Amino acid sequence: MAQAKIGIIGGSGLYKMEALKDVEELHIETPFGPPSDALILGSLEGTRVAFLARHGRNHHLLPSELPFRANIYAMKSLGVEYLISASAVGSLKAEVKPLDMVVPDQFIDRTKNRISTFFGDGIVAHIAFGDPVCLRLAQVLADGVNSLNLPDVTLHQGGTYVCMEGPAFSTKAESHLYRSWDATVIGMTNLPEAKLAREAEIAYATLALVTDYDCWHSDHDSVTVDMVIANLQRNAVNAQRVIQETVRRLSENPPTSDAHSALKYAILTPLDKISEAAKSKLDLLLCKYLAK
Ligand SMILES: CSC[C@H]1O[C@H](OP(=O)(O)O)[C@H](O)[C@@H]1O
Ligand SMILES: Nc1ncnc2[nH]cnc12
Repeated sequence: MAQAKIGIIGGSGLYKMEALKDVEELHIETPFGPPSDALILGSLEGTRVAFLARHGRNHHLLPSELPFRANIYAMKSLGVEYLISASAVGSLKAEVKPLDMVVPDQFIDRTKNRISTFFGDGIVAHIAFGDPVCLRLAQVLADGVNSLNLPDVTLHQGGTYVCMEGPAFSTKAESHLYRSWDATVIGMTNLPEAKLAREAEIAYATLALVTDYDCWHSDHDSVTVDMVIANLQRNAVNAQRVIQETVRRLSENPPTSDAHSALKYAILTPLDKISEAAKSKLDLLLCKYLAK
């Protein structure tokens, strides 16, 4: 039975949801190893949700070290259908200011060292990823932000998130290159997560919390961790209010999502040609198709 239909992954600065009630800590093992930390199951607005600190509660994992597959698999194993990511990002546009919020609708992949698929080892699948976030979930998130009228926060709905490898921040030449691509924000984590969520048929959207102007802006210092954390601490209270409001709206009116059937036409390997070992490793994702 589903334990939580809504999952939340908190990024840099958001290691805990203060408003969670009746909390249970779940240490989940997956075929891809352990997740970044225990999943925290709790009630928000009367709805059970699962929270995970992406880098661990003590922020001990680099973006390149994140167990993305285990994190998404663990969410799926709890029955999560909607996944909200909260992430610190640098701004690549003058009008997108530190402390603003962005709900991106596109990603550009500049990672080099990430495993961003559950498939392989005898099962081939190609999911559609033209719209890498669930636009319906993104709309609920944006409506949540707008309904709160947060002082001093401008919401930018839509925009492109560049996902870089890190951990070092970008060079100025890179930052200017991404600006020339008309990208909106930059971070190090969301793209593998979005791909794996889609493969797991979980609707995914991001609340991007702007902490800095990266290193391109002549009137602002180049990004440092101090700057990110100082601004994220200011953002964290607002982010939690937005997540709480989004959870309330989602539980009242859960949107349909194409993500929920993403594998329907994606698997190329005939199901009867998949080895038992591969099937059992991915049973959680494939069972609804294998049952036919
Ligand atoms: C601490 S600054 C860089 C770090 O912050 C962002 O993490 P997250 O997306 O988990 O909030 C960025 O992607 C980097 O991992
Ligand atoms: N400027 C930046 N580049 C990459 N990731 C970030 N996270 C927060 N700010 C960032």
